[in-house]
Amino acid sequence: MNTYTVRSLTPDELTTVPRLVASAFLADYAEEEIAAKDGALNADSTSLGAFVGDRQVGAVRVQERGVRVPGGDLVMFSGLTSVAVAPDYRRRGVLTALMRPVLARDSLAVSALWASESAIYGRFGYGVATESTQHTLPTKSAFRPGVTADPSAVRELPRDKAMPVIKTLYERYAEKQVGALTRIEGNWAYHYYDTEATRHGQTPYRFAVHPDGYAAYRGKPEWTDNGPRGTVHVHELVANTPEAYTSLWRYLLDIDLAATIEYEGSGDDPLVQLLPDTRTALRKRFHGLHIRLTDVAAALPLRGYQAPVDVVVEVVDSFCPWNAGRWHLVAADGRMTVAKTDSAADLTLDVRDLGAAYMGGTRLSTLAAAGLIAEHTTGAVAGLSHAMQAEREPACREVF
Ligand SMILES: CC(=O)SCCNC(=O)CCNC(=O)[C@H](O)C(C)(C)COP(=O)(O)OP(=O)(O)OC[C@H]1O[C@@H](n2cnc3c(N)ncnc32)[C@H](O)[C@@H]1OP(=O)(O)O
Repeated sequence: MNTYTVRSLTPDELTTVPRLVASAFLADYAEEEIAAKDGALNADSTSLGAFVGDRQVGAVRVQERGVRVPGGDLVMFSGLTSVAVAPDYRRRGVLTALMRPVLARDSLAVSALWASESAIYGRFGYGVATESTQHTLPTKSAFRPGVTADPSAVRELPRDKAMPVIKTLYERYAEKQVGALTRIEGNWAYHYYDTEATRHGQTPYRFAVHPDGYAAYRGKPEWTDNGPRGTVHVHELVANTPEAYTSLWRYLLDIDLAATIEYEGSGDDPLVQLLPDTRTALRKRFHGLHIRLTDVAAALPLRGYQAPVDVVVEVVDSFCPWNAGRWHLVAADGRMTVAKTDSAADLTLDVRDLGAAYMGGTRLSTLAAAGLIAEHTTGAVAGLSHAMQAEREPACREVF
């Protein structure tokens, strides 16, 4: 059994993290990209290393960020990134050793991450809380009758002119959109990091801006015997009104010399609803933000609830044992109180499944249908599942 010293990294040691990350991720990052990633971590971020003697064999970086939750509040969470273990120390408990202080009792009540592989984090109590949908569809598709759009309200702006405008538009969006993250300057720089190496033969980002939304996209020209068959790859589309949404899509669908649009939207992105034949858009769903309730009693009251509920839940949590046990959850007027109880449980679930349901996208009923939640009182799962659901699926479109 290996034991590791886990501690905060000194500024000198921080400079070695990118090498560790590159070796773990089978990658070779440019200095510039490393600097962009570093810049996304604000002054409050922490970086932990796992050591064997002097050798650093693992790292994790934790940045505090905010996410909009059901009910409209902003919840601050610990965002994990750059999790890396030296290839010659994999599967020897390094990540487990790093996760102990990261998920300590006194940390923020909610932790979140984007996983390289979903299979890694369930054991640490993370559930898949948002999903994204990859769309591939032909350009020039007409809209179904009744959809109005005004693409003449869309203007292409150069990056320097577009950035301040889209930041303001995004702030408006993130005020309301469940799943949207707060962004500091460094997050913007990283999300829009744009060099030859990251373009894969596509153009730099282009910015189509509407008074109430924007689309950032790249183009990839292709010439065939049958004529132009280019691709438009939409990096981010933000719309604060239905008119902005339809107008931006009309604009993107009509771009000349392109045959295909690729776009990763939210789980229930309304794009296909615009089309007369929804099958023309092929859709694939992928996992998104993973959520872990580090402190169940503190985390559940931070969000809103769409229906009243009064239920005793037995939580199973082997990694953060202070969460384990029976909790009396009472939601009324949109808010929830949580108290420890000795009463019999109405249902039993793993903490990862509460994390999955936290953003209102994943239904507890779906998890129960997979046999993952034990119901002891008929209707208890349906009641809590309904109360936790959000009006729409959460949309988290920024990988950090
Ligand atoms: C938020 C992010 O940054 S996501 C990025 C994560 N990093 C990467 O994918 C880079 C490449 N991989 C790595 O650096 C490492 O292999 C890590 C971080 C994924 C895992 O680190 P390790 O030190 O090997 O994990 P550790 O030994 O603590 O494993 C703990 C348990 O998780 C399991 N596990 C670890 N990695 C995986 C995986 N990729 N898939 C499935 N199970 C896994 C182990 O089998 C072990 O299970 P057990 O307790 O039943 O024996």
